[in-house]
Amino acid sequence: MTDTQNVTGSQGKPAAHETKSHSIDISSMNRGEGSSLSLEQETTCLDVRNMDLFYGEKQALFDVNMTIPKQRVTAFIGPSGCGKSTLLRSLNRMNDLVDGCRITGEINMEGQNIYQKNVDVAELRRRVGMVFQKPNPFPKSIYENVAYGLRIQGINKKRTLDEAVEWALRSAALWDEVKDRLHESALGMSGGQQQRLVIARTIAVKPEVLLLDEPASALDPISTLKIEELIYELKDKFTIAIVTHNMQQAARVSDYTAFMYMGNLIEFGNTDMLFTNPKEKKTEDYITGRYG
Ligand SMILES: Nc1ncnc2c1ncn2[C@@H]1O[C@H](COP(=O)(O)OP(=O)(O)OP(=O)(O)O)[C@@H](O)[C@H]1O
Repeated sequence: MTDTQNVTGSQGKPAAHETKSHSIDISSMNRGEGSSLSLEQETTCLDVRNMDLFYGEKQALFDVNMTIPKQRVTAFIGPSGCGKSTLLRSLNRMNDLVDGCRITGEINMEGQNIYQKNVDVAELRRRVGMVFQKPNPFPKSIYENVAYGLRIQGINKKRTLDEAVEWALRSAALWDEVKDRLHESALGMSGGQQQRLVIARTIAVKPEVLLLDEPASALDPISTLKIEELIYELKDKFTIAIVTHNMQQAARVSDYTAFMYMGNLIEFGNTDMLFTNPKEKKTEDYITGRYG
């Protein structure tokens, strides 16, 4: 049986909760191993060590330490502005694109600090793909959207592309809906289909990690459900980190949850445990809706 990992240095404190007035119903979750999962038994995919992040003078992340376990879903939750997206974007150096953004500390992937000077950032972003809140298909056909990353890699052989496009669309649970209109514009698809297409485009280049920044927040409830089901399917093949405003969604889709507050990682651990037995008062206050 695992416990949540207290990341604020107050291990040994009694659990923050005394009452059980939590607003998150986890009874309907069906995530397989559930509360039996333990970080200590996982293989580490990304290892964040002593990370501070500054936007100019303003510090947005404070001494973050956490491991993202391989082939699991890790959710980042917390109130608006707490640094969820900032932390997610630092996992594939997306923040390099922000003027004045500076990071200290390390993020290690397979033993290499991704912030080392000699790292090929384009290759890093292939290995650690990202999907944003608003679906952003290219104004191209469905097929060409998915083939895009492969063509950039110099792959142009029709048969190879056909196979890769079909694999990616099947993996993104979209093949049956689009197989007869692969050469039509992606812009004619519904929002939910567009988001699954963007996921197909991202996984077509076989990344190891998928970063999802509120991937369903612009979608209707049915499309949201499809994305959640897809996340569940994809974790067999990829390590997934997801930012979500929606605690129910975090509880439904993730194996591990990180709760952030004002740039600090307050608590990180097994999702069931964090939602039912949070160690930190701040976590309990957030999940019971006292702020946020
Ligand atoms: N490009 C930027 N330049 C300057 N400050 C930024 C930038 N992006 C984010 N910030 C600041 O960093 C802090 C963390 O922002 P971030 O977007 O990571 O939070 P978040 O938890 O993802 O918020 P939300 O849930 O509202 O998306 C905030 O104070 C925000 O104003």
